[in-house]
Amino acid sequence: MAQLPNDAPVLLRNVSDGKRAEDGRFAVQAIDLVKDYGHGENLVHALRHVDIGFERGRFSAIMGPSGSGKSTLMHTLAGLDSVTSGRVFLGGDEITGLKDNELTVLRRSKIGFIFQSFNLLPMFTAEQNILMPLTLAGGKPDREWYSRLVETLGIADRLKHRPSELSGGQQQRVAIARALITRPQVVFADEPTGNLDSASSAEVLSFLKQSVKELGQTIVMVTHDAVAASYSDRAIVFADGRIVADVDHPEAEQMSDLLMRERKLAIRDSIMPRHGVEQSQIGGVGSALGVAASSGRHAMPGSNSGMHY
Ligand SMILES: Nc1ncnc2c1ncn2[C@@H]1O[C@H](COP(=O)(O)OP(=O)(O)OP(=O)(O)O)[C@@H](O)[C@H]1O
Repeated sequence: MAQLPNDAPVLLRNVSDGKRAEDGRFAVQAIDLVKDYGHGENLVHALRHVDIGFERGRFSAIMGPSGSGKSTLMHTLAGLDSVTSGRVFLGGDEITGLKDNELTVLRRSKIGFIFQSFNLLPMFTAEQNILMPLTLAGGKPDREWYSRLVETLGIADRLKHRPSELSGGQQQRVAIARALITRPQVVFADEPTGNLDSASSAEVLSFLKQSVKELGQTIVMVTHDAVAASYSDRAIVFADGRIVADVDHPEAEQMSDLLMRERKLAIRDSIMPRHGVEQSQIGGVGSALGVAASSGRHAMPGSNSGMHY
């Protein structure tokens, strides 16, 4: 785990200490998760022994430089990608080792997804889009829950419209209702405000927050935006396949500083690879950048910076 500067306003929680079994507090949990891509010279360590649990009824954000492993974590937690080693629990059930068809069924009932590009079906109305997960699973809507969702999200008067007749913010609110209609164990939101202007972003983030506070949902959101992260109850920061910070009640400026620090470290790593080089030998570079350089987290043999700047 990273050592932060003494004045860093961050709460680090080392979730790897002693927590080796599924914990009922968590909607989704990863234990000692490793994900490698490729082989030999092309080997990429996307996740390096990650231990993390996302508590039920909380809004969590995942941040980190490009290529740090955020999407890989989300995909492995959702059973969309296989793991190299380690275990994933979803609502108390272990999903590692399940067959593809079992995972598909589980995802339909236990996971909701929200995407940057909304991913609504253009030929269907807002209502049909919202009900689609139930239609696919052959389930019946809980009308009370449906009404509560569309009221909370402020789209009750837009239900007969097709996506092309809705603004970006309205489309994303329809997508949120679709993600929540099955009352999933967890909703994964991948850059949900990436295609929205700042006013619509604020609206969508407020609705996500509301669906956690008022509807008791659990949301895990990947975002590059420190302001978006400030709407969450908890933000973790990823770097080079590891969690390097874990912040309760994050603030935008604080997250922006943390992200900037990790980007500097990642750039330093990309221009100065250190296969087999001890961290202490390169500490001077970190000091020059004004960042902590004592964690050793970037000093693993085979370290991959994965930068896309
Ligand atoms: N299918 C794949 N095959 C090979 N390498 C991959 C694959 N998917 C991801 N990677 C690599 O794994 C590392 C983590 O990627 P990941 O997409 O999880 O990062 P990220 O933090 O989500 O990045 P971004 O913010 O740019 O979306 C990167 O080095 C990436 O190049």
